[in-house]
Amino acid sequence: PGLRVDPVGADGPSADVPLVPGGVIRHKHGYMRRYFFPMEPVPVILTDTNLVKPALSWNLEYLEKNLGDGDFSVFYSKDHKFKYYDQAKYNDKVVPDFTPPMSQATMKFSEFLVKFRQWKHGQPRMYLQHPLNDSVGKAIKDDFLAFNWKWLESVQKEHNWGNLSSNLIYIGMEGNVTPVHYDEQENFFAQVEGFKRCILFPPETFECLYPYPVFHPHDRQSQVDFDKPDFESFPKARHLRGFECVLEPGDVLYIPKYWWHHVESLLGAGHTTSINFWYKSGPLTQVEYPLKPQRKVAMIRNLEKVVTEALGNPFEVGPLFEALALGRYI
Ligand SMILES: CC[C@@H](CC(=O)C(=O)O)C(=O)O
Ligand SMILES: [Zn+2]
Repeated sequence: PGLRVDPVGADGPSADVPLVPGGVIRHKHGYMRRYFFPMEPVPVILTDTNLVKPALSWNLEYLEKNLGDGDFSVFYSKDHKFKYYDQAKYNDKVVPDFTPPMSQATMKFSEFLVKFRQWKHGQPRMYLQHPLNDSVGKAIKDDFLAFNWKWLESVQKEHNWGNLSSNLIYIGMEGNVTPVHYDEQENFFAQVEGFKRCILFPPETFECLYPYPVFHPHDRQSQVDFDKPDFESFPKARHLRGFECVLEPGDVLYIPKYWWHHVESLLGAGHTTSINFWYKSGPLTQVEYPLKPQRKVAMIRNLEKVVTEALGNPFEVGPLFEALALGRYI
């Protein structure tokens, strides 16, 4: 009951696909969760950059041997969603009913691996997410130095990006989901092991994805739950249309700054390992008209910050904008 699986192909659903409320769609490498909106293929996946070619040998055994003795940040979630929240914005006066949707622990990689391998259905899911830093062993350092930095630096220069701010390594369980959100940095997302589905929406989808207020711990995250959409509260979510792809080891996806993205590790396809490359944007060029959607999102964010600051109370922001706009601009 509740499991709707498209028995694509003679073999149909494999018994090991856990109960997925919304149903799943068969993919050649596993299963993808079914959502309510139409999608078309992401037009470009970079398959020949060799960006992280040395990391294609980073299976869990190699990582255990070579990642070193540093501490790693591991997130736990009671369901399949790992919805990011900013601990620094977590203020019980401002958002009294906020409950962090996931917990975080710090542990050595070997400890993570034991827990990761012992995991049973029904236990909190795990997702290791940590910056690659100089605590890693020599072999990882050598691999890292052998990434295709020449190509990356040529792109960075051509597009006048700022500095590389961080590389995070992500090791997730099959079926893990990072709900739809945007980041304020340019991102080259490299798939190392396993299969990850990425669903992208352009920045102007802001109106259909209803991000939380900037002061909220879930700033930059959408309020629309793809598993249980609330069309009463978020009616424009009905107009969502996504671009999707399934990344294979060696693939690189460019996720432009302010582009919304939902990321999931395919069900029935084993764990996933990814590395991202976040770049700060370059110096602001003079403003071009008509304004690009990214510029409008940046403007909305600045307005929210200024008005929230000036009012001293985030709950007065809505009424103020209503007074400003209703009957006058709308
Ligand atoms: C945890 C982050 C997410 C990727 C992502 O959101 C990014 O690289 O910006 C993923 O791989 O699940
Ligand atoms: Zn992201």
